[in-house]
Amino acid sequence: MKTARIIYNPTSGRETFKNELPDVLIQLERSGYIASAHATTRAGDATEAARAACDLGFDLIIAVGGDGTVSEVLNGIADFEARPHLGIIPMGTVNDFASALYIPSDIKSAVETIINGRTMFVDIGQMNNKYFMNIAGGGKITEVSYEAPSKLKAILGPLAYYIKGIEILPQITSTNIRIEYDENVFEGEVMLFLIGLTNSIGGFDKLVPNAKFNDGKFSLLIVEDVSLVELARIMTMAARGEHLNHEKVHYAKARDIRVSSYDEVQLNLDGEFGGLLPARFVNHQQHIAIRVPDEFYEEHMHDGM
Ligand SMILES: Nc1ncnc2c1ncn2[C@@H]1O[C@H](COP(=O)(O)OP(=O)(O)OP(=O)(O)O)[C@@H](O)[C@H]1O
Repeated sequence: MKTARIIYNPTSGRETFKNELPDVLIQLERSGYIASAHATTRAGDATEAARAACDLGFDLIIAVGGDGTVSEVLNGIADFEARPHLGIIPMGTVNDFASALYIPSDIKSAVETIINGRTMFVDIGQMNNKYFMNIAGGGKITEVSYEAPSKLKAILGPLAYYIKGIEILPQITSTNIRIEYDENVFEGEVMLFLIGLTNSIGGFDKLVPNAKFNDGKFSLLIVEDVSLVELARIMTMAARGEHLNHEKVHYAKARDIRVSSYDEVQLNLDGEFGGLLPARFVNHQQHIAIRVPDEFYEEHMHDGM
């Protein structure tokens, strides 16, 4: 008999999951799982609940919420030798990670994917002692993503980032940064750097060309010091996936990245505040077994093999 632990954030998105929970439990039980659920009570609780589920030997953990909840669950399971498989029911305001994996937004279909979908081993990143599944970054501009108040995010979704972005425009300046990536070094004034595992980031879906989910490498993007007008142009180009042609944009693949600065630079990890530089980013190849739809698996199963 297989066991599944649902870890859900009752405050996530439109706060409707609680009403659907009985049906989800029934759907899982009918498919041969002994299923139970934990409602998170505060920030950090999903990490503890995921750790407890690992200790108890659950076969499957289902994270229900937005990127924040998935990230907390990931941080709970990543250190274990024997890790449960991960399923996601996207219920958040921002579900970039689930979108990147083509996980359906409808609850029933998401559960169906968890039960009958494929299992794919995907890479995750570690920054110092924290794990991330989607994106890490730094530079004044990335600070907007956690400054956008959640009310605003709930109403406007990803658009909230840009609105908030406009407000903080005057604060966007460059920072001097040193980035060692594998055997290479970049040093200079940058507007931002991003270290990505997928291509679905903050509403952009073409930020990283052909993101591979299991090749053991990060996509590193660096935007050098440019004027705000030029930065806006780069963002417009990024929406079309053409930003890599810009002479101030650098792109590379790397497994191990060290970033430092003489300035105080805040880091953003999967959309949340992630501490300050210096930091080391290590890619853990195919570390997490995750349930994905057939079409995602077919498209990506040859990657990194
Ligand atoms: N019971 C709770 N009350 C308040 N916050 C919680 C609770 N449970 C979890 N959280 C926190 O809510 C954060 C955001 O959750 P999540 O990403 O699932 O939803 P969201 O709707 O996309 O988020 P956001 O509030 O950022 O829009 C989580 O990172 C977690 O720390």
